[in-house]
Amino acid sequence: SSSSFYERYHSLEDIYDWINRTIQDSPNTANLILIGSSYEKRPLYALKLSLNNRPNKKAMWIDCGIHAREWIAPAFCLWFVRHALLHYGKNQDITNILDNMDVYILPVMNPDGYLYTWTTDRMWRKNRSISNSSICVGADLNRNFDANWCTVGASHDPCSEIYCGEFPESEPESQAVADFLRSHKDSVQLYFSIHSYSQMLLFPYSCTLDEAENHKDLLEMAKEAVEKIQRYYRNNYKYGAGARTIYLAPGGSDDWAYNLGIKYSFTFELQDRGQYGFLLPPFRISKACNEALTAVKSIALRVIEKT
Ligand SMILES: NCCCCC[C@@H](C[SeH])C(=O)O
Ligand SMILES: [Zn+2]
Ligand SMILES: [Zn+2]
Repeated sequence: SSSSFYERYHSLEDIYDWINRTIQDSPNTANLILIGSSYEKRPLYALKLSLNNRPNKKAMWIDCGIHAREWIAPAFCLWFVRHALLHYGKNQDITNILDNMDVYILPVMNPDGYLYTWTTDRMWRKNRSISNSSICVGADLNRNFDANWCTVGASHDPCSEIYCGEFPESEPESQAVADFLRSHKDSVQLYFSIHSYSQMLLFPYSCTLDEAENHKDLLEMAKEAVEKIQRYYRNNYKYGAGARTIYLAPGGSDDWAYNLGIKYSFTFELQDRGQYGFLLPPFRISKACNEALTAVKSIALRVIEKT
């Protein structure tokens, strides 16, 4: 049954096949967007979910798989798409969201790295770009965006797990996402970057200890989302501005999107808190994804109310 498909992790090839099946099964509502290609020239496919043709609708963006080893993230992107297409018109919350917002979803932002975790090193985090100055491979795509680039919390060392790249947007994957968001910044008003693990809902800033201008708003929205996860799933998530809640992390996609003007910007660290870590077993996928879905819907509904 389809639920078993969504309660398993899938290879890069299977995810590409799933993307093609999804747009074939829902031609009017799911559209394929090629936003660029990876360092090793794999396609960066995003799906656009548009459930009605109401003119100049706003939109939300969800990227998964920026960090290769965080397999629960792509699993969530697939889970979200299936929930949206299956429950639109039935579940009130997702119907309300999709009536008001289009959704851009990038299931695997770092396909080269994701494949590498399936074939070679399960614990790989970065992309697979070759630097001309080192034998070490890969940049941390979540330190490669132009937001206080390569300050405290990132490294200029190509061998570091938090290597910021040669310059901001030096990596094709982060450049593709930045280009897309720049050209859609008037419609995209909500940004999510999905990661694991540690069960946290984070918002700007992570690149400085300064507070975002709508900090109170973001805090309130994150608090409400985390309370819903607690109420429905009895699971605890931390929440707050990234710099104080997890660590200083400059060059992040969420801070950059926020500074672009996407004032509702979140990074989600999904399950768990360290028992399995990045190796979250398949039997935990459904609860992890339902918890994340609850939070994403809660925040999206609030954004619709406020705008
Ligand atoms: N944009 C930085 C948000 C906070 C850090 C998130 C984690 C996810 Se693994 C990181 O990129 O180190
Ligand atoms: Zn991550
Ligand atoms: Zn993480």
